[in-house]
Parts: sequence; structure tokens; C-alpha cells
Amino acid sequence: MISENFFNQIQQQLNNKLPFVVYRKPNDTLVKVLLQNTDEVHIVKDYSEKGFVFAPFDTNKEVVLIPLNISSLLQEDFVMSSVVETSYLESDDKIKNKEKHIELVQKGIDGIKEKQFQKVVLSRCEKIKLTEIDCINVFKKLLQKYPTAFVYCWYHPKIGLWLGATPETLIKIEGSRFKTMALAGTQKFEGTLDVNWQDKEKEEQQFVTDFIVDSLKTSVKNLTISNIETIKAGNVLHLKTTIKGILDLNLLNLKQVIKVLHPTPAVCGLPKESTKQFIINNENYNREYYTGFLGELNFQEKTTRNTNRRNVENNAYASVKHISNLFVNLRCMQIIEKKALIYVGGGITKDSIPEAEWQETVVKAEVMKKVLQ
Ligand SMILES: C=C(O[C@H]1C=CC=C(C(=O)O)[C@@H]1O)C(=O)O
Repeated sequence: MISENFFNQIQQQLNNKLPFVVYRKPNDTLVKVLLQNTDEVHIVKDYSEKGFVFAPFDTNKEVVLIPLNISSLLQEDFVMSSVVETSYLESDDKIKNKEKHIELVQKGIDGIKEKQFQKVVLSRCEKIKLTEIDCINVFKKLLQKYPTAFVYCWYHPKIGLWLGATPETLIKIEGSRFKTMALAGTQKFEGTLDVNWQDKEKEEQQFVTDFIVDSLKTSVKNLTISNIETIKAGNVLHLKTTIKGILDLNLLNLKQVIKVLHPTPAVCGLPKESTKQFIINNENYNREYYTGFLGELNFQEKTTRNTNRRNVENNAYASVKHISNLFVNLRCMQIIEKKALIYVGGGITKDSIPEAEWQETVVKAEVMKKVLQ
């Protein structure tokens, strides 16, 4: 169980207006926190840095780093207690939001029919007024409610405060081994994973798999592509394909892999550049860090060949591995004073029905709304 002192230190950091990130990886119990000791904004230059990265959707904007060498790293196990279902808050302007989103989706469908692009992910930002907000408490609720997600609370006094519970890995790299996923297609979870998927969802997910495989196949070895599976993420189901391989680091280093992958068609579209422009020109709001990525960059892990042996010679077999564990920033919100800005979107294809796409964003928004009360 996490001691109250652990969370008090985070609260103290927030009160002192100093940057921090607190997070827990999917299916893990270890909660880690990095407390940066100054309020300076650090920027990633070439991805050789060590620390926690926080990257926006727009690749022309800077990627923020909480560097390991100027931060205290604390970690504690978090034991789940039972989850209490709560009612949730709604925004005041639902009708206007719906009209605007349906109009945007229709524009996307028209773009596809006019052959400007094949798929585009369109999103919206929903504002919820709060009477009060206790971010640490919201983070605790996220830990409890979403054990299979990457759960985080990130703060920088010069940038903002974000919280989320994302189901999507951008990439995990251990030495030269990598693992990524094509996650797309959504339906509401109704008590079972044994569901049928429509062609629309299958196609939008296949676009993502094909894009990842095509982008990496000439620069990796032992590429393996799993079968498509149905996974549960909070109150929704998605289609997921796992893609693994070994990078040839002379052809593709971490910076280049990220450049190739981000943003994937799970959050942007196909082709990448024209859909990115369409999103920036038409969504009518700034995504900022939503659909960007975040996570550990070049963390060191000591591995020993035989962990049972207690003798000192065993240390001769120890090697240090660099591990990066990056996630796509989905199912997230930004807290500004007493307002929560919830970011949600969905993949649009030629077969999309605007009303159904709106409904999908309503269901996805519940993931954050459920932890706000
Ligand atoms: C863009 C989002 O989800 C992506 C990830 C999984 C399923 C998606 C979909 O079905 O559209 C999206 O591609 C979001 O949740 O805001």
C-alpha cells in the first residue's frame, strides 16, 4: 500500500509549483514519481536523454523532458482497493458540441470520398466546470479504475497539468528489441470480449497495422505480427495487433523510429502529412499533448544472467540495458483552474456514420468523467 507520505510529497511539489510526473505502467502495481528540482523547461534534442518525455501531437513543436539527473525518483507499490462506481458530470454545451463534431466528421468523410486521404482521426475537446479539484485524488481513482492502462499525472508550472489512462503503447524498446501496437476500432463494452466487429472497424485498424509494418519492414529484423485481438480499455473494446522485431540501430535509431511512427494513423490518418494538415486546419482547437506521446526515455535496467546465485562473481554477468517505454496520450484531460478539458476522438473512414462517431466520443469521454466526482 502506498504511504500517505508518498502522495504528500507530490502534493508538496504541486504546491511549490515544481514539475513532476507520477505514473504506473499497464498491469503493474509499481507507482513511480519523478520530482524535478527546478522549474526550468527541458527539451528533448536527440532522444539520447534520460528522463520522462511529454510530446505534443504536432511534431513541429518541442518535446518536454523531466530529466532523471535533476529529479528525485521515488517508487512504491499500489494495492488496488475496490472501485466505487460514481455518477459523472456533464458539460453545459452538449448540443453545440454534437453539432460541431458531426459537421467535422462529415467534412472528413467528404475528404475521403474526394480521395484527399483514406482515413482521418477527428477529435474534440469537452470542457467540464468543476467546483473543486484534487488532482492527487483523481490520479488515485485512475489507478484503481484502469489497472490495464498507463495511468499518469504530469505537471509543469509553465506548461500545464495533464492526467490520463491510455491503452495505447507507441513503442517499447529494450536494447534493440522493440514492440509496438496497432490499436483502433471501438465499441462499447457490454460485459463480454466475445463480440463481432463491423468491416468499418476492421478496416480502420488494418490501416494502422499496414502503416506500421510498411514503415518499419526495411529497417528491422525478425518482424512478427500477431493475430488481431479484442482488448478492453475501461468502458470500451478495441482491436489490437502486436508488432515486434529487432531494430538495426544503424538504420533506425530511437529518434528516427519515433519520427516514422508518430503520429500513427490510430491518432492522425493516412497519408500522414495531409491528414495532419486537415486536423490542424479543421478541428478548431489545439490538441496540444492529446495524441502526443509520453513515458520513460532511456531508463537503465540492470539484468543478471543468473539471479539465483548469491556469489559476488555473479556481478560479472550483469549488463545494463536501456529501456524506453512510450505511450500515446489518449483518454486524457488537462486541468486548468477549476475546469477539466477532456480530449476524445475517433477514426473516420469512408463508412463512418457521423452520429455513431459522435456517440463513440461520448463513451470515450466517460473514462475521464468517471474520475472527476
Ligand atoms: C483517438 C482515440 O482513440 C484511438 C485509439 C483507439 C481507437 C480509436 C478508434 O476507434 O477510433 C482511435 O484510433 C481517442 O480515444 O481519442
